Amino acid sequence: MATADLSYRQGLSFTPEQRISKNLTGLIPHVMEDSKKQCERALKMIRTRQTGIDKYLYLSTLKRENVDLFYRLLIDHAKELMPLVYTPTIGDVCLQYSTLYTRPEALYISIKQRKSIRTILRNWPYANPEICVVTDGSRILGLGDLGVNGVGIPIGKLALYTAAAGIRPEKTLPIVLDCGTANETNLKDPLYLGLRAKRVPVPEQQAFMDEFMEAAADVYPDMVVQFEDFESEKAFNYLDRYRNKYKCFNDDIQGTGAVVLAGYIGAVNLSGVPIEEQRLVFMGAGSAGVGVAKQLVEYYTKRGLSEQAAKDKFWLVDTKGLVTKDRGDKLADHKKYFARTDNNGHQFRTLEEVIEYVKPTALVGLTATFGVFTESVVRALKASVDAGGLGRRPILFPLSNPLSKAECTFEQAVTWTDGTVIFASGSPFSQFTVKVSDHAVTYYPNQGNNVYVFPGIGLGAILAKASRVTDNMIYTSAAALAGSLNADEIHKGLIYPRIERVRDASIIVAREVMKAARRDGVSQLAEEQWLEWEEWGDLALDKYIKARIYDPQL
Ligand SMILES: NC(=O)C1=CN([C@@H]2O[C@H](COP(=O)(O)OP(=O)(O)OC[C@H]3O[C@@H](n4cnc5c(N)ncnc54)[C@H](OP(=O)(O)O)[C@@H]3O)[C@@H](O)[C@H]2O)C=CC1
Ligand SMILES: CC(=O)C(=O)O
Ligand SMILES: [Mg+2]
Repeated sequence: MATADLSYRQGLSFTPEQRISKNLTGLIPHVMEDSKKQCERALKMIRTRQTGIDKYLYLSTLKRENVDLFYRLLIDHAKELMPLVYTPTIGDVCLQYSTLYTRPEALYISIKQRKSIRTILRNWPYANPEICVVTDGSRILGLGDLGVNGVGIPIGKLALYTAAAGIRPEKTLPIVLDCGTANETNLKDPLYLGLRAKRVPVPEQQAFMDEFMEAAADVYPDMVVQFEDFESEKAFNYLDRYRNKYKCFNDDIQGTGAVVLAGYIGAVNLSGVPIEEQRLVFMGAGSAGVGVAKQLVEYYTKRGLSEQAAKDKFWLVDTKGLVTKDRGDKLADHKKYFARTDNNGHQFRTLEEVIEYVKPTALVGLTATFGVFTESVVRALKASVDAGGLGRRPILFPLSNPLSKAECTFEQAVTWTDGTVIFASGSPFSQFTVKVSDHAVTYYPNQGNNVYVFPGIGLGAILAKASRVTDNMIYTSAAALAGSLNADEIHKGLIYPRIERVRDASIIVAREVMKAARRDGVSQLAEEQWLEWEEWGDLALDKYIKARIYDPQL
């Protein structure tokens, strides 16, 4: 099982006295090293591995053998290492999981074991998990249905709960629910680790999910559950079905909604286009696209717009073109809210046609399709923004993961907009430097990924002892993130904090989420505690949070 021998977690930093008292003399090399030196060795190892997968495998072993060193490294070198334990590398890990598997790191619960869910949950070797990320593998990043091989996502997301929000590693619980898979490659792979069967019909998956949620709340009543990478129809259905019954939220709908709202607030400030004049085209109308658009509608309504006026700012596009009421196909339930009625019977099939019709100021990509923001699309976006006046800047968010699914690259976005773009992508791109006559201009991308909010939402819900995760808690996470940039980040024209500061941002998000839980009456913390914080203010609450989070010392 995932039980590293915790007696080794100090690596080479044990004092001579500890070595004697723990009977470690001779079991570890004689040298005594501080964490800096041990991190240096690990970094050298990582940097000399050739492929992302090799680096991931080394890190994964380190996590098991010396969990404190692993998290020290991940926290202190987030920019370099997060892409290895999360997107984009984790996408490759999931694709190859059948061959990469060496040991269990999660709970694997198949629909055939539905009578034993409670026993399986109790088999988890660490007591009282506080946060669970669960997937059924049906839509892993933009890679489709990977079945149990999608387990890399809960594992990766939970590593970020620890690195970015300080939830203790042994309090995290990754789970994959195996209902079969539609993935033919996996079904034909003799090494595939899941049920070798087609995904069971949706009603059976739902019944299994009902049983899982009931069992999880029964066995671990204090645990917050994050739904991750469920195919869109199920994602919306499960969120609706369980949000008022259990402490849970959906990261792809709500977390992504919050993170993009935060980035949008910053982007509008930089764009030179007043918020009232913004017109947004969304390419992609799945759980992420609709989730984000709804979160932005809420923002507009909170600023005083009617719901209809707010909704009218959004044009959603899917594989059939602009989503309209009279398109002639049966719209999935989650698309109906945004279906346009002002198209006068005309159907717009391509993104170029939609841009020509809408004249957008912002273009958001959540399609899981590489390259759909072509040069002509991006130039058309820029032209429509330029037409509004000098100095205006287009907002372009190709948010799909991993990098192989990004709607365009950062370099393309900069080049096709003559450097005016305000850019955020789901997976990280490198900064881009252009030589202009005798000097160089460097452009900085943003990573618009829900990693900036889900750790803080989970931490806030846990520390507030929230009985539910409310809409206000999610909305507040966005506002808190938008306000978390420091002077240097603002000066650089960024719209998110640098990824190295994700932990600072998570504490701010968690604090505001806690306060929102209290305002919504779902915090079960003692009233005296809240009154004390009210008296002493945010600093006192921050101190409370910081005292409770894991910060590995070697
Ligand atoms: N940056 C971040 O933090 C996050 C990023 N994501 C990413 O968002 C992506 C989408 O996720 P999700 O919404 O759950 O996925 P879905 O598969 O549910 O939705 C994809 C949507 O894109 C549309 N689409 C696909 N290809 C095209 C195309 N060529 N032209 C127009 N529309 C197209 C689909 O149309 P149709 O409905 O007709 O099939 C569908 O509406 C994934 O890559 C995921 O990694 C998700 C969450 C967070
Ligand atoms: C980031 C994320 O949650 C996704 O791509 O699905
Ligand atoms: Mg996801």
